[in-house]
Amino acid sequence: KGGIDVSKDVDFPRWYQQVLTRSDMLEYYDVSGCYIVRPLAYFVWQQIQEFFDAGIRSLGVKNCYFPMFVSSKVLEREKDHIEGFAPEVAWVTRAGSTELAEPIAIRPTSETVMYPYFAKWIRSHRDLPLKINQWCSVVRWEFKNPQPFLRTREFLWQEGHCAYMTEKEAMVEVYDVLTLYRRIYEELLAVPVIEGEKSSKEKFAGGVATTTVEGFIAATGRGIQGATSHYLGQNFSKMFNIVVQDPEDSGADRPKLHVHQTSWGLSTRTIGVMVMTHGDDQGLVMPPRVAETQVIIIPCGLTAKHSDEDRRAVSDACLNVEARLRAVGVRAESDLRELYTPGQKFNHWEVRGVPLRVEIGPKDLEKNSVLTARRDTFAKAPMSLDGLESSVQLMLLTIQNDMLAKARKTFDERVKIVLDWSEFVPVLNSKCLALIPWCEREVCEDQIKTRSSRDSLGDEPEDEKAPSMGAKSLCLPSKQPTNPPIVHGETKCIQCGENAKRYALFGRSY
Ligand SMILES: O=C1CCCN[C@@H]1CCCn1cnc2cc(F)c(F)cc2c1=O
Ligand SMILES: [Mg+2]
Repeated sequence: KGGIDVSKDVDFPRWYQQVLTRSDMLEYYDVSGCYIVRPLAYFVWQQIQEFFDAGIRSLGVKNCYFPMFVSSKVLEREKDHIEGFAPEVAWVTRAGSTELAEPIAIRPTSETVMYPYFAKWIRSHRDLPLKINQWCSVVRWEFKNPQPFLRTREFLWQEGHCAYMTEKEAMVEVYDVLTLYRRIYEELLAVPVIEGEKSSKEKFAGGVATTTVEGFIAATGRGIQGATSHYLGQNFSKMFNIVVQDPEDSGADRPKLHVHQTSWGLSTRTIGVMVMTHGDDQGLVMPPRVAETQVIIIPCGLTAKHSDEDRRAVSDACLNVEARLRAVGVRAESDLRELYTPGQKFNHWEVRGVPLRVEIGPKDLEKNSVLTARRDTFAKAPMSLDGLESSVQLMLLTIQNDMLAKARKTFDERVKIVLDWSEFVPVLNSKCLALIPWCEREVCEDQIKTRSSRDSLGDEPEDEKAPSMGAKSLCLPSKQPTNPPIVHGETKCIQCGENAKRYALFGRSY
């Protein structure tokens, strides 16, 4: 298979499928909504795991593992937590030809699996704080059209679940984890995100407050939820009776205090966002931090007139450069395959997104230099073999920073402050997000969704399976615009005219 034969801005869904399959990141599978995560993509997930595990370890969180099966009586323990989600729950009803007495659910998330045991393990304030995380897969039988990595029926994620004595401690952790999520996107995946809070309509119904990092897919102009960190308050501890005796009160029948909880999750959706953000018409573009192969070394400039010792000299030089780079921790590979021309090798590694190519030929050896080619900008530059290690390391760092800067510039350009409703849908139609002075009322959010959908589609009904044309609130950004400022009591919500509280980021989304 060659490169990509469809342009990213001509047929984005087909482009995305080709990039993923022709870069060997992913393989389609015969169960709808399920995909095979191949080694190149799994390497990215492992880099994310290593970074996040180190981050949560420093927060005192420990990894563990709970069963994937949830009994129906436990899963349905709390109606309002599960009600809207029931259609997504997958059930095991028989083993072989034997019907199960009670159907068993496959976890869509693990609150109801874990929290009965939190109640058992947490008796005294000395058992607090309890901070655990698990890396696992979850199953949600979504009906919307599946999208590799972005919306799949099974996905890999981590889910953290913590219990504290006080709201204050819990809230500190909610934001500490949100920072780790932002750093995963920005420092590993070179993807800019906007931190903020979810609206009452968009937050996790079982919690008190949801914080989020929101991404942006420029190709479609849609926002995408990147990861979430919730403050659950005492909702679940009241539901599951997770209580401790008040340490301040030494009385006999000391009052029971419900613990304050958090939960937070990030999934393999991260990989899809990275591919969509950086990919181009030659294929995948990998940020060096998560690239399995950071540097590919290719022998060039050898023609029929060159002798065997010329060839050997070039091959040895490639292997020597590879060894020097590996010695300083750069993930370098030489491609000495005989049956492929340099051009075919260039395509092979370009579609796989290798950040930096090093070309070595007889002329280069004479000049004690090599030729480098960046995958992100295609810029070519000679590089001396003297001090090669630090030059390559600097080049990889520059690529990483430039990829983030370029994506952030695009994101910033596509966020428009909208102060009049008449501009709202035109801004969406120009593949942008709208930052609007907003009242934060749920009924107003419903109206915005309805009006923006109708203004986009006329009166024809929406296709339930396709991404909606209506706008939803993505978040209330932590960084609020100051120009123009929102003057409380004066600035009005652009949709309903009520007093605006904060700027809210609205847009079509995944
Ligand atoms: O978002 C997170 C972070 C990790 C731990 N869980 C929270 C809330 C998950 C919200 N959620 C999300 N999706 C669900 C799908 C279901 F089928 C279902 F039964 C329940 C849920 C559900 O509770
Ligand atoms: Mg969902």
